[in-house]
Amino acid sequence: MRHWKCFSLSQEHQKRTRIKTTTPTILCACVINPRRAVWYEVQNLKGTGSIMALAGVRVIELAGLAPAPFCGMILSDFGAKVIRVDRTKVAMTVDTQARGKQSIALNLKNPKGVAVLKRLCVQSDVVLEPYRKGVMEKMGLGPDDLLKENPRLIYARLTGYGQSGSYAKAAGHDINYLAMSGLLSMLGRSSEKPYAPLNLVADFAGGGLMCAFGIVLALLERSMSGQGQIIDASMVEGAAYVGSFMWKSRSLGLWNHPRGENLLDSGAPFYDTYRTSDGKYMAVGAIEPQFYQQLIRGLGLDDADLPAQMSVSDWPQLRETFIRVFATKTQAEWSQVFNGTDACVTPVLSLDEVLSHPHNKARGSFFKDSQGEVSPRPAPVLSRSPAEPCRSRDPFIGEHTRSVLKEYGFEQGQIDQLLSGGIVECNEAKARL
Ligand SMILES: C[C@H](CCC[C@H](C)C(=O)SCCNC(=O)CCNC(=O)[C@H](O)C(C)(C)COP(=O)(O)OP(=O)(O)OC[C@H]1O[C@@H](n2cnc3c(N)ncnc32)[C@H](O)[C@@H]1OP(=O)(O)O)[C@H]1CC[C@H]2[C@@H]3[C@H](O)C[C@@H]4C[C@H](O)CC[C@]4(C)[C@H]3C[C@H](O)[C@]12C
Repeated sequence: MRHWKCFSLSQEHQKRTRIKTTTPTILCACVINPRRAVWYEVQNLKGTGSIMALAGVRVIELAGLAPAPFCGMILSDFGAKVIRVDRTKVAMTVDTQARGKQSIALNLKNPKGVAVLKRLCVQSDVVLEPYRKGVMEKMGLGPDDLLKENPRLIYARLTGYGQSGSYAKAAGHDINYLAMSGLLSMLGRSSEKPYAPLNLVADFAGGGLMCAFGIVLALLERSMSGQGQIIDASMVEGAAYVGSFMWKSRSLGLWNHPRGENLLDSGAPFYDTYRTSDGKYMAVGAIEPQFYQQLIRGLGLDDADLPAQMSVSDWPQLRETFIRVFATKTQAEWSQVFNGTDACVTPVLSLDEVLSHPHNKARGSFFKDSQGEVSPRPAPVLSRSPAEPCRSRDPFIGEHTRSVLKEYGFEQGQIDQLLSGGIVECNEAKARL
C-alpha cells in the first residue's frame, strides 16, 4: 500500500541547498539528511512508514531489449516511478523486466509524439535510452534538446560500444560486448572455445546494473550541484570494469596458464562442479588449505593418499578422484555431508529449487508475485529503506497512457486529440480483462 504525503518546501531551504523541486505541482515530501544537508525529493512513502531510497525519482525509460529494462527495474524496485515508453501498433512487449513500471504507448516518429516525450522529460529526473548512437538526436530528443529544457535531467545512454569510437554505431549483443571487453577470451574450459556465461556479464552486470549505478551517482551529485548530466554507459566498458579483478590480479599469477587451466576458471579440481549419482551437481570452491582439508574429509579421502593441493601438474589426477567420489552419492546426500562445514561445497540448485532451499527460505531471498512467478528479491537489502518490489503483474503496452498524460498535466482535450491522431495509444480495456 502506498501513501502520499505533502510537505511544502520553504524558500529558505531551497535557496540554501540551491535545489528546487522539479515537480512543483506534484505533492512531495522532503526529508533532510542533516549531516550532508542534502534534500531528497520524495513522493511515495511505503505503508510501513519507511521511505524507499529512490522514492520521488521519476524515470522515463525508452523501451529496449534487456539491459535498459533491467536498469529501469532496479530503479523501480528501489522506489523510483518508472514510465516505459513503448511504440504504438505493437501488441506485445518483450520487456520481461517490467516490474513496477507503467507503460505509455507513444509514436516518436511523429513530431507531436516527440513533443509529448519532451514534456514528460521536462518534469522527470531521468531519461534512459537504449538505442544506437544518433537515434535520439535524429528524433530531436538528444541531450542538447532535453537538457536545454530541463537542466536537472539525468540523461542515461545505455549502449554496447558507447557514444564515440569507430564501433559506436554498430549493432551488437552481449556476446560481442563481452568479446570486446577482453573477458570472453578468459571464459571456457581447457582446450575449448570461449564460452559466454549466458548474457549476464555485459547486458546485466556491465550494462543495466552499471547504468543504474551511474544514475544513482548522478542523482546524488545533483542533490548538491542542482545540475543534471549525460551518462555514457558502454557495456564493453561496464563489463571490463566489472572484470577489474582479472586485470589487476594478473600480477599474482592467477591467469598465467591457458584458459580453463587456472585456479578460478575450472582449472583447479577444488574449484569446479561435480556430477552426483542422481545426475545433479555439486559446486566446490575449497581454495584455502583449511577449507580444502574439510573437503577432503567430507569426501572420505585421506590427504596422505593425495597429491599436494597446489601441485598443478597433479590436478588432472586429483580431478579424476573427485569425479569418482562425487558420483557415489546423490546431491541431497552430499548436501547433508557438507551442510554446516566450511568445505565450501554447495548443491547446484535449479531456478525451481532455490525458493525452497532452507537458507533462501529463511532470508526470503526469492518471492512470488501475484501471478505465482518466482523472482529474486531486490539486492542489496537496506536496513531502513529496503526495496519493496511490486507484486502485481507487468503492465500491458499503453496501459497507463491516459493516467500518465493526466499526471504530467495534459488536459482531457489534448489527450483525446493525441489518441484520435494515433500519436498515443491506450490499452486500459485489455488491463480490465
Ligand atoms: C530476449 C531477446 C533479447 C536478448 C538480449 C540480447 C542478448 C542483448 O544483448 S540486448 C543488448 C542489445 N544492444 C543494445 O541494447 C545496445 C544499444 N542498442 C543498439 O545497439 C540497437 O538498439 C540494437 C542493435 C539493439 C537494435 O538496433 P535497431 O536497428 O533495431 O534499433 P536502433 O538503431 O537502436 O533504433 C531504434 C529505432 O526505433 C525507433 N523507435 C524507438 N522508439 C520508438 C517509438 N516509441 N515510436 C516510434 N519509433 C521508435 C527509433 O526511432 C529507431 O528508428 P530508426 O531505425 O528509423 O532510426 C529478445 C531479442 C529478440 C526477441 C524476440 C523477437 O522480438 C521476436 C519475437 C517477438 C514476440 O513478441 C516475443 C517472442 C520473440 C521471439 C522475441 C523473444 C525475445 O524477447 C527476444 C529473443
